[in-house]
Amino acid sequence: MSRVLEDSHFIASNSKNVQVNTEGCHQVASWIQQQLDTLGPKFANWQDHELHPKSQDSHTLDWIFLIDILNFSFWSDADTRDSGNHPARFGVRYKGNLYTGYWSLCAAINKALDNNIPITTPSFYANETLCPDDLIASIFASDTKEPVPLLDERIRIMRASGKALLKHHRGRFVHLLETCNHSAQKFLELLLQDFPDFRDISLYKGRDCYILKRAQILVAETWACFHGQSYGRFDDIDSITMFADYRVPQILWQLGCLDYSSEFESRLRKSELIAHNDPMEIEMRGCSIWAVELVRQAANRKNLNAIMIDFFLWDMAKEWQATGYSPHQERALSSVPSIRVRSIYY
Ligand SMILES: Nc1nc2c(c(CN[C@H]3C=C[C@H](O)[C@@H]3O)cn2[C@@H]2O[C@H](COP(=O)(O)O)[C@@H](O)[C@H]2O)c(=O)[nH]1
Repeated sequence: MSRVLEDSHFIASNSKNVQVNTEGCHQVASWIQQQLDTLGPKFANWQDHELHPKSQDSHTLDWIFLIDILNFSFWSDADTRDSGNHPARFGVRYKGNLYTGYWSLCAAINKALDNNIPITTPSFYANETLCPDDLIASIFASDTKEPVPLLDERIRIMRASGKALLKHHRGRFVHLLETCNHSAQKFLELLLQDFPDFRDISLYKGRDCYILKRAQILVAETWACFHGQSYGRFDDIDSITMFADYRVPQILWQLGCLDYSSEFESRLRKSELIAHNDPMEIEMRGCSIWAVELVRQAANRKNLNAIMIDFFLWDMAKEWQATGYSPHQERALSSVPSIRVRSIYY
């Protein structure tokens, strides 16, 4: 069992305000299998998304690396009901569409590349002279009222991560990959060793619990983009868990895989700002990882790993957010927004 999975089991076994609902996980496992049978290869296919790169080369690797060092905290201060479409919410206009959330990040990077700014090149974004702060600020310029959240942190992380790639891996993500010998766990070890901003670890009841959301999604997007071949080949890919962001835990609760204490639920209903490493936040993240593991075990299906389940649930959560659909009305997203923690980790 991977360190993340062990720690998620520890959290789930000690959790007070979030409970994994085993029956709910079994029901979701059957539902996901029906979806897999219906959708087939379309199921959670990474490349299907219009903003995801289609070419399978080292430039796409640089794109994925940059996306996943910045893949955090897009929720809107103004959008307290988590509708996803609040007019003020930070958004990036690209090719006629206004993109928000995770997609605003992809749109901003793609727009910069279209304007011949080599923003995915580590030696460029590591360099304050070649790539000044105000150039990065212009790349993340908002087309709505709200600015991009945590811009200063994003700039800091780009400099630090770019410099770390130059120092330890000859300036390219592809060289980091070549060092890990097709092992996802070795890859995670290298990331934690050389890139401090991936150290998504929370102290819970005296134990350092590894959550590693962005480090694991970096493995997963590389694997998904290359269909598990070439740069995307990881012989232990099934050891990667669900990614504890603020979107998938929400749909897991909606689907009945998680149950919240009335105290935690009322904090969410009030759109309360919650501090990173609040015990309830750690319990929500750890129980989400463990719940997806139970779904995976119950489905017990070849080629259905936690990554595929996560991607599918994330896309489904975005669809339900847009349409306002909820399987159980009392658990509609509009009534219980996603957790509001400002963090560079998710
Ligand atoms: N667990 C999990 N978290 C994910 C993703 C993705 C995007 N994945 C794409 C790639 C393949 C999939 O098929 C998706 O199309 C973003 N996030 C996280 O969500 C948050 C943004 O939410 P919102 O503000 O509503 O856009 C933020 O923490 C971000 O880091 C995922 O897949 N899983």
